[in-house]
Amino acid sequence: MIQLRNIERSYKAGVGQTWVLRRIQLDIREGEFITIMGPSGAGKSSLLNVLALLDDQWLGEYWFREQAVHTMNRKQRAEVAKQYTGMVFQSYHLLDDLTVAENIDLPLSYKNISRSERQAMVADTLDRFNIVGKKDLFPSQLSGGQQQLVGIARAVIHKPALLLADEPTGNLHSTQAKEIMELFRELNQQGTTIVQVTHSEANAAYGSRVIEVRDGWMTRDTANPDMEMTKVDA
Ligand SMILES: Nc1ncnc2c1ncn2[C@@H]1O[C@H](COP(=O)(O)OP(=O)(O)OP(=O)(O)O)[C@@H](O)[C@H]1O
Repeated sequence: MIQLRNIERSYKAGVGQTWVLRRIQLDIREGEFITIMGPSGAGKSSLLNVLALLDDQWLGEYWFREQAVHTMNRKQRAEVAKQYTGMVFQSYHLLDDLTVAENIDLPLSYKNISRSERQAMVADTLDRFNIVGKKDLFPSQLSGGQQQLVGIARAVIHKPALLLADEPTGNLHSTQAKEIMELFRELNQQGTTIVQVTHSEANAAYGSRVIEVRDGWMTRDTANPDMEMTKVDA
C-alpha cells in the first residue's frame, strides 16, 4: 500500500536547520496494524503527517497505492487524503465553528453519499461513541476527552483505507481507551490499514508490528528484525 524511500524532513532553526526525519525506508502492506513508538521529540508525529499526506515539505519518494505522492501538487495530495485516509490528531484539530455532528459529517461531504445516508451514518456514529447528547455543541463546549472522541469518530466514519492516529487515547480514561482500541481492531479486521503513534504498551499490543523512531531515524522494525539500522552522520 505504501512505500517510503529516503524520506527526510527538516525544520528551519535560526540560520540552520534541524533534521526530524532521516532516510526513512518503510513499506506498509494493506491490512497491517502498525505502532510507531519512541521518545518525545523523536519524529513520530512528523512521520505520521507525511504518511497522512498532510505535509509536503519533505525529500525522498512516497508511493501510495502505486501513485507517486512526491510528484503530486497540493491539490492532488489533498484529494488522495480525502478519499483514502482518516487522521486522529494529537490535539484533535476539530473545526471550532462547526458542531460535533457537522465535524463528524465532514469526511462524508467529500464523498458521493446521499444526504439521507450521511445523516444516518452520523446518527449511528454519534450513538456508537455515546455522544448523541453533544451533537449540537461546539468543540469549545467539550472536555478534552470528548473532543478526542469526536476526532476519532470523524476519522473513522467513512471507513478509510488508511487510518492514522496520533496518541488517540491520550485523553481518555482506561475503559474508553480500551473501547477505542477494540474499535480499531474491528476496523483492522474489516480491512482498514492502521498506523498509530503511542507511548502505551497496552495500545501497541493491539497492533501487529512496532516501528521505533529515535532522533528521526528508524531504529527498530519488528517486521524486519535482521534489518541493519545504521545511523549515518549527515
Ligand atoms: N512546526 C515545527 N517547527 C519546528 N520544529 C518542529 C515543528 N514540528 C515539530 N518540530 C520538531 O521536530 C521534532 C520532532 O517532533 P515530532 O512532533 O515529530 O516528535 P514526536 O516524536 O511526535 O514527539 P511527541 O511524542 O512529544 O509527540 C521535535 O524536535 C520538534 O521540536
